[in-house]
Amino acid sequence: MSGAGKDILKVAMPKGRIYKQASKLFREAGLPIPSDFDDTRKLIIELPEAGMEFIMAKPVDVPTYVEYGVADIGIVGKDVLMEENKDVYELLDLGIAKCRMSVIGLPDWKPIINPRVATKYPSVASAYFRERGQQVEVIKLNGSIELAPLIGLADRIVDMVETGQTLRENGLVEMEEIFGITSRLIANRVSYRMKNDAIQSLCDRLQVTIAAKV
Ligand SMILES: Nc1ncnc2c1ncn2[C@@H]1O[C@H](COP(=O)(O)OP(=O)(O)OP(=O)(O)O)[C@@H](O)[C@H]1O
Ligand SMILES: O=P(O)(O)OC[C@H]1O[C@H](OP(=O)(O)OP(=O)(O)O)[C@H](O)[C@@H]1O
Repeated sequence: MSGAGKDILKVAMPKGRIYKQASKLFREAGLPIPSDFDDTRKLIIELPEAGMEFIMAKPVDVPTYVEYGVADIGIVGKDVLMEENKDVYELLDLGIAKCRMSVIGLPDWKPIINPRVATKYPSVASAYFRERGQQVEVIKLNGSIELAPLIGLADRIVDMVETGQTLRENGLVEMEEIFGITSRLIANRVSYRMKNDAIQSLCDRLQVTIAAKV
């Protein structure tokens, strides 16, 4: 399926952490997202004056909406992009919602055979250990990942670190950074061709705004 509706650009916008920073960036780029949208429970927000429509999505679902073309473009963390591995174009590093994906454990952790690794990112974690020739058992969790080594569910975890506060407060240490994370602008492959002018013009405005910050 391709991005429907020739004129309106449909944008999959993640709720939560990224929304705050992405809406700020869009406003700085001159795209009029009214501030009363920040607390709304509405899931589809039309901005006809900007020729845009925002689909308010759970962050992990953004690449799916874009791959299927129900959104022409979307904003998503590199972490989700790596994990979901969808067929989309990655257009622009927005430089927002910075954090990193790391291997984490208790300070007295010792290597064992076939350790258990808990994570929200099973695909990223499996690839990381496979590339190192280390056999591990990956356990998928959906949140509070730091609990796993504390209660004996896993020997290590693969999770996000931003300020390091969660690690400090739970007596855990970052053992290795896997990759740095920022949010990216992604596009549906068909929409990128069919709505190239609108997408390119948005990219240009965002790029200028991002460059002015550096
Ligand atoms: N400290 C952080 N922890 C987790 N993600 C972060 C952090 N800082 C920035 N991010 C980025 O924000 C994105 C979305 O995080 P957010 O917590 O809003 O979504 P979520 O984990 O899917 O939440 P929920 O499951 O509650 O909807 C992540 O995919 C990541 O790219
Ligand atoms: O380094 P910090 O600034 O402490 O941030 C990292 C923490 O934030 C995220 O959890 P989140 O708040 O999304 O909650 P969750 O455990 O429910 O996923 C992430 O999974 C870490 O636990």
